Amino acid sequence: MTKSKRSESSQQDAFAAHFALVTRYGDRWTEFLHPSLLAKTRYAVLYNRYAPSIDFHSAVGGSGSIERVILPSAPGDIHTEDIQIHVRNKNAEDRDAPFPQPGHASNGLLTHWNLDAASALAVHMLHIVPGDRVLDLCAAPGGKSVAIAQSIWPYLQPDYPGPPMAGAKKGALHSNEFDRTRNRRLAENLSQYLPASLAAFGQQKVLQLDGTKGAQGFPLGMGGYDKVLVDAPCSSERHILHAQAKASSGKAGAVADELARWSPATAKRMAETQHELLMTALRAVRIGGTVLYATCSISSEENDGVVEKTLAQLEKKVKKGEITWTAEAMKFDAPVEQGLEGFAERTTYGWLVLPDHPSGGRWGPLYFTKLIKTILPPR
Ligand SMILES: C[S@@+](CC[C@H](N)C(=O)[O-])C[C@H]1O[C@@H](n2cnc3c(N)ncnc32)[C@H](O)[C@@H]1O
Repeated sequence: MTKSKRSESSQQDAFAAHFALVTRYGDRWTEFLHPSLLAKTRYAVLYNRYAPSIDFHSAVGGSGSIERVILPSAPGDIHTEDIQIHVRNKNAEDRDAPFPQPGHASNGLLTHWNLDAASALAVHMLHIVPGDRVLDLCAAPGGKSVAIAQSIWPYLQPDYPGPPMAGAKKGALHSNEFDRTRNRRLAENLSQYLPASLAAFGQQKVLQLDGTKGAQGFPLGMGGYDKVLVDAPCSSERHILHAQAKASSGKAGAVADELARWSPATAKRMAETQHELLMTALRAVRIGGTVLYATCSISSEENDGVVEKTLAQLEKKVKKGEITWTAEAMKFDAPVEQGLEGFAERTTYGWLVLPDHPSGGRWGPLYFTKLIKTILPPR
């Protein structure tokens, strides 16, 4: 065995040992989780409702060939309809075949975005309503911003039944991305999915701020947002495993760099950044508003660990009299939680979608927690 092959395999052992032994997965890692993470990525398709549905159906192959994924909602909640996710029909020859690239609809906008259904589920749980002012703190390439936008301005959608809502709240979507190249891509993507009038009238903006440096730079950052999404940068273990598998199979240009760079300390470093991002989000949201914290990591340090640390930090600040507000992890209504069980498993503060879920959905990994910001009672 060459020296580099040897170090690659010891790195693989360290990775497996970490998730099987150090984290809570145990035997599940080897038997179910690791193989399911290595399996081919499964995509769903998000219909962009700013394009006519007829164009969407002709782009993805006709309404008979796909079926809606019903996202968990309380009975009677009309919000269920807002984010429309589809997968291939049960009878399709290859249920997992990737969807075609998005096409231009008759109004010039792109028809759909291919994504993991768990990403759409996380945005759905933020429960955005028409007229909300939303900050997407870590937004590139923009799939979740497009999903968020579906619920803010329904009356601008070509298939909206009825006249524009009289007196509708203006709403805002501020999508932030610190990395310059990714920021450019985000701006380009959003301009292809959302009506140009939204950017022209300043309701939809792309920002380039460091989300770890506080909320003051954001247009509504001093407690003015109704909802904030933190889809944080994370260890992306599934991505590491796929890159490594590609490199081991000798695919041209593929290198196992990402696995070589990984160590248990990666999660610790990431958790620090994630905590700062979550603090910014909580500062930016209004009292009574909600923050959804999400990662695609399987490491509890980057998931519940970050939420726990942030809640503890808030408690300290409250004790010192530095803040007059706090936050708490939210429970969903019982029927919603029941629906979530069809996709995800409960953790201490939130929910974790893993691809070995007994439903066979093969979505994720995606962790999310919803926090509500509350005012402290007067002393
Ligand atoms: C998980 S990705 C977001 C994916 C995106 N929400 C989507 O659905 O398309 C995390 C993003 O956060 C960005 N990021 C990392 N550090 C940041 C920071 N300090 N402030 C803002 N964005 C940051 C990364 O460049 C990356 O694009």
